[in-house]
Amino acid sequence: MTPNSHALADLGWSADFLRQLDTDELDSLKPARVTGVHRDRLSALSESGPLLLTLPPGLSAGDVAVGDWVLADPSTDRAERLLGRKTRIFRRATGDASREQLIVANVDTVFLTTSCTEEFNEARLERYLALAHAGGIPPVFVVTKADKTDDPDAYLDRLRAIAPSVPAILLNAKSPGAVDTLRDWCGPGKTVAFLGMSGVGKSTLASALTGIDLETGEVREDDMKGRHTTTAREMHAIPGGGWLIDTPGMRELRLTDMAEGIDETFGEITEIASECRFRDCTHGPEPGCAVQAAIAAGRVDAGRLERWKKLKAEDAAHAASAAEKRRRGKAFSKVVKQAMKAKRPG
Ligand SMILES: Nc1nc2c(ncn2[C@@H]2O[C@H](COP(=O)(O)OP(=O)(O)OP(=O)(O)O)[C@@H](O)[C@H]2O)c(=O)[nH]1
Ligand SMILES: [Zn+2]
Repeated sequence: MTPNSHALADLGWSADFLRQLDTDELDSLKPARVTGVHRDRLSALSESGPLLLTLPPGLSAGDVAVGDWVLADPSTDRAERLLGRKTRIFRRATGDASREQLIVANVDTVFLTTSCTEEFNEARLERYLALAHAGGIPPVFVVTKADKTDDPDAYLDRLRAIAPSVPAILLNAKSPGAVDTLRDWCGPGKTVAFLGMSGVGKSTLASALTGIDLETGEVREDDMKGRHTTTAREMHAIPGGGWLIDTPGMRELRLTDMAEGIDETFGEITEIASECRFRDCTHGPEPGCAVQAAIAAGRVDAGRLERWKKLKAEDAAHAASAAEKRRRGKAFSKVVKQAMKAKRPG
């Protein structure tokens, strides 16, 4: 056993992945968790230690994310197959809203991180929630800088108003032991990630959790020969078990990247809206609007309705532009085909 060897379950392997394998694969291939995606290679961890693999046939680097599971052929160091994901974080690909750009895979809990400062913003947190819901990842709110306000509970109240069933942890990221409250979601085989604006304390918490200075990105581990090897640069082991994924992609996620997950994030409004008299109710001045009635009765927050409408409109605009692009693409390929036909002799 080298310090880099991990039992499969500790790496996050579970029945969800095992049941994707057929018997031949069980005998000949080795499951490995992707810890880094390079131009034409994948860094991965298997039961027997780190691997450097070529990409699965037919896939490019953009199709694989840190956290993914692949089946590797140990004799060729080739990733033969990418396994289906449990969860993922993705955004709309720039320039083509219909395509998903994968950021990370198989995260078990995402810590939506905000702070008891001006940075706290319901609209932004709702977008983060939508992103988590869209990718199937249970969210947990982490509210830092509790030491910077006289009334930290006010921030918890505001979170309860937007997502009453999402756990919320209030802490001072700089106080020793603060991260212990996050350890409930960590542990052997569990993968976590932080999402939040710059400066809210993600690095402070991540460093405390892993014992690694994540700002420098330096992860050095001794291999058997006493050499230093840089491994798992974007997937960090948490002492006591589990993994923290911290990729540049996570840090660069912009709010406009979010899609889907909106109805789940605004569950109380979506539910009430089904009772509106008109199916295409805009929840404005029309008669029989159940949402407006709920607002009047104090059961729904008017600000929430406005933010929901805005996200829906944005999502619709994205979808429309994606459809338009597809249509134009089709029209263009038709022109090309016709031109080719015209050129063909006979
Ligand atoms: N007082 C106080 N300061 C904090 C707390 N959390 C973070 N800070 C400070 O806020 C600054 C930003 O913290 P980081 O951990 O670098 O924030 P980040 O979210 O990783 O930011 P990026 O690296 O830009 O994404 C640092 O100076 C921290 O020491 C907290 O709970 N209380
Ligand atoms: Zn309505």
